[in-house]
Amino acid sequence: MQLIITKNPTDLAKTAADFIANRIKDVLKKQDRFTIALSGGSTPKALHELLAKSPYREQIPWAQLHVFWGDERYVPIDDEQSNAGMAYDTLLGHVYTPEDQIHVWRTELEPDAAAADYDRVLHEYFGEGNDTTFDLVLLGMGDDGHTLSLFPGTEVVHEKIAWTKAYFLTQQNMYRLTLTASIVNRAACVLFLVAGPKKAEPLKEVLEGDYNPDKYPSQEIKPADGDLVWMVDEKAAALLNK
Ligand SMILES: O=C1O[C@H](COP(=O)(O)O)[C@@H](O)[C@H](O)[C@H]1O
Repeated sequence: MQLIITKNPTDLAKTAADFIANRIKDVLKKQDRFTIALSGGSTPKALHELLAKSPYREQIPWAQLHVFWGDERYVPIDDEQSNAGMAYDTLLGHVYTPEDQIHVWRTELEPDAAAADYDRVLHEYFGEGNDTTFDLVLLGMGDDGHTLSLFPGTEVVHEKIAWTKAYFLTQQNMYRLTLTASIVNRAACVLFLVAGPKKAEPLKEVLEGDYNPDKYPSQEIKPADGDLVWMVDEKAAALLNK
């Protein structure tokens, strides 16, 4: 595991943008497509806005990207809570990635059908027996230690077989659609982006506390053969034994 601490959220976005641009460049020397899973919430917005601008807008071969999402809120894409909607507003609406290479969770279907549909798309895309999945998964971490839509105290945290799940998240009174640790841990690289003082306590527990994924689901993310990078700002890192 690599821990990178940046001064503030602006530096975090810049460091992450450079990391992603370099990773895409390196991977595309060996293959002709780059598969990324985006995260939602508030933290990636600054990163997206940076990637949509010069020099990243010109440097990154956007037409070779294939885009998925790690999780989604069960709302229409034009709802302000939609993770895909946020990514279109801040990034995908400003770069040229062909629409048929962008795979949104189909929230117009019933929740279980939407999860089954995403599972089918992922299995068709990666093919059976392919041990490595995404080239890069971007993740965030909530104030409660959740990542993806793996929330504390939910069964989905322990899912070891299925790649996708839909379930009703009582504390938010909404359905969530999520990839599971089972597929994310097959990625070639997982990059967590974490910023702000509210993340300091859960970050300390996730990285330095006892193993307790029911309380801190982010602990379940440990790529089997891939790289795991935690990129955090100083406020989030404040309690760590650095
Ligand atoms: O609900 C969600 O929250 C997490 C963390 O979001 P942040 O606002 O604290 O950055 C996010 O990673 C996830 O994709 C999203 O659905």
